[in-house]
Amino acid sequence: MDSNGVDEQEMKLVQGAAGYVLEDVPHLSDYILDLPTYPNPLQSNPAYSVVRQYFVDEDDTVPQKIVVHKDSPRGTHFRRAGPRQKVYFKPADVRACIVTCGGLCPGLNTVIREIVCGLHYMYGVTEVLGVNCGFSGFYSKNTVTLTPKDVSDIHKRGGTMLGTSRGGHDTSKIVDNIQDREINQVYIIGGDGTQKGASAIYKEIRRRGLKVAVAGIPKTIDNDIPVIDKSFGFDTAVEEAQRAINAAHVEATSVENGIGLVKLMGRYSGFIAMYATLASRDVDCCLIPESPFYLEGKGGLYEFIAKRLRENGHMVIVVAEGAGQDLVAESIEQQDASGNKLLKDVGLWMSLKIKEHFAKQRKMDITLKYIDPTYMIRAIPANASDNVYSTLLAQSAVHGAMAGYTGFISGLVNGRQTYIPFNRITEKQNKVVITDRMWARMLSSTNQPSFMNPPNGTTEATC
Ligand SMILES: Nc1ncnc2c1ncn2[C@@H]1O[C@H](COP(=O)(O)OP(=O)(O)OP(=O)(O)O)[C@@H](O)[C@H]1O
Ligand SMILES: O=P(O)(O)OC[C@H]1O[C@](O)(CO)[C@@H](O)[C@@H]1O
Ligand SMILES: [Mg+2]
Repeated sequence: MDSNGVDEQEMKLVQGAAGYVLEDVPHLSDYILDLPTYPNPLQSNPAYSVVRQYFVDEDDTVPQKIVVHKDSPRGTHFRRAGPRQKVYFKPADVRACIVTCGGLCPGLNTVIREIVCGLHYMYGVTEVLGVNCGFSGFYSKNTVTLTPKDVSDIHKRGGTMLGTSRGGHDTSKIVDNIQDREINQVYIIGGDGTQKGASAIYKEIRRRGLKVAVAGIPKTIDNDIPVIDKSFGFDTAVEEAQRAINAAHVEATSVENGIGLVKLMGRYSGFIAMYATLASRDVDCCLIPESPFYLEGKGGLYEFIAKRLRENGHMVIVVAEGAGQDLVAESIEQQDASGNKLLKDVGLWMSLKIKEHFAKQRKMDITLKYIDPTYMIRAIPANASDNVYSTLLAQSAVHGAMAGYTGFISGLVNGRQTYIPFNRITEKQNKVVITDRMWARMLSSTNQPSFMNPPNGTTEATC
């Protein structure tokens, strides 16, 4: 550990001129000496051998910050993903496994498919195992064999063909199992919690000195993983959310003083709500965990609803599930199996409060329809662009593991495929920054109140 309590094993920094820093990912050769290398089989693959400069140069890196000033330091860079001239595994010796953990997300099956097909068709690897039902499946379930034929059309289905779970991460039992099954490449698909688990597995594997590459593929429809441009499945979820918003709009416009209220996923981050609102243009108010709001008094939600209804005769409100949690009165805080806070139903609560408020006021008769498409936006197959994105992430992970990298996730940074060390994506969550331009664009599209000045005594929701 260094003086900041950061595990040095996780920090592989390379400094260069003009403030250049490479936050590199670990490599099997960092802790196993004299590993043999082999020519990359892609050299003789007809599909790839025609591509000029198909192999990624060892020195290629991708900057995290692309907007720079004349004299500003070049800053953090990540290793560029892609196939290397040399690989650290003989294809016939590879025994890979894939596991999916956490909540569902469009594209999970595509990632599974493309890891299997990438290993098989690009590298000639034939032994790929599927671990059923998340981390606990390593020690409590039998594995399944995955061939290109088994996965050929799974990308057309939502969910994960392997099953998933929360909780049940037991590092030693998992690594014992990896050792017992002679697995030497582990592909772990999941969100922030999963990648913390993946990092623990990598560290234990390294402690035991095993030649096992651990690669993470970040997944979460909430888009709450930092550093990467966005997570796969996010676009599909935003697109599906449009259907709920459209329905809310149709319901609201078909009656006098109609209100359509839609609750969307987003536990700590309101990206889905914000992008769905921006895409739709039918939304009058978007509430997210990062932006506190209040109901009563001047500048509050009730006042705004009354104003919009007087102006337009209808309105649509989108609320992210993690918004306003402090307002929803309930004393017992509960957690799921992974230790994530279980949220109170802010949508249901808001619909009751709004109805109650206008009934009490007796100035305006409203009709409110509450639509909760929560699971519908994540239990669907990926759209075309998420399918392509998931494919590239999976292929990059395969190239990285074959090249001997380990303890990394494959992620898109400024439009380029990269390898990012686990600690960079698990140390904090990505959130909507309400002082950034995107939130300002959203506010200017809805013209909603900023909720910046709650009257004294008003409860403000903070998250
Ligand atoms: N700090 C941690 N250390 C080790 N394992 C963890 C940690 N946090 C979570 N996990 C494990 O990771 C798995 C998934 O975690 P979690 O349920 O939080 O979902 P997630 O990966 O964050 O995905 P989602 O975006 O759906 O929340 C669980 O099996 C859990 O036990
Ligand atoms: O799958 P569960 O346990 O119902 O959890 C739902 C949570 O998972 C997510 O879909 C992803 O983290 C959140 O948006 C949501 O709060
Ligand atoms: Mg999570």
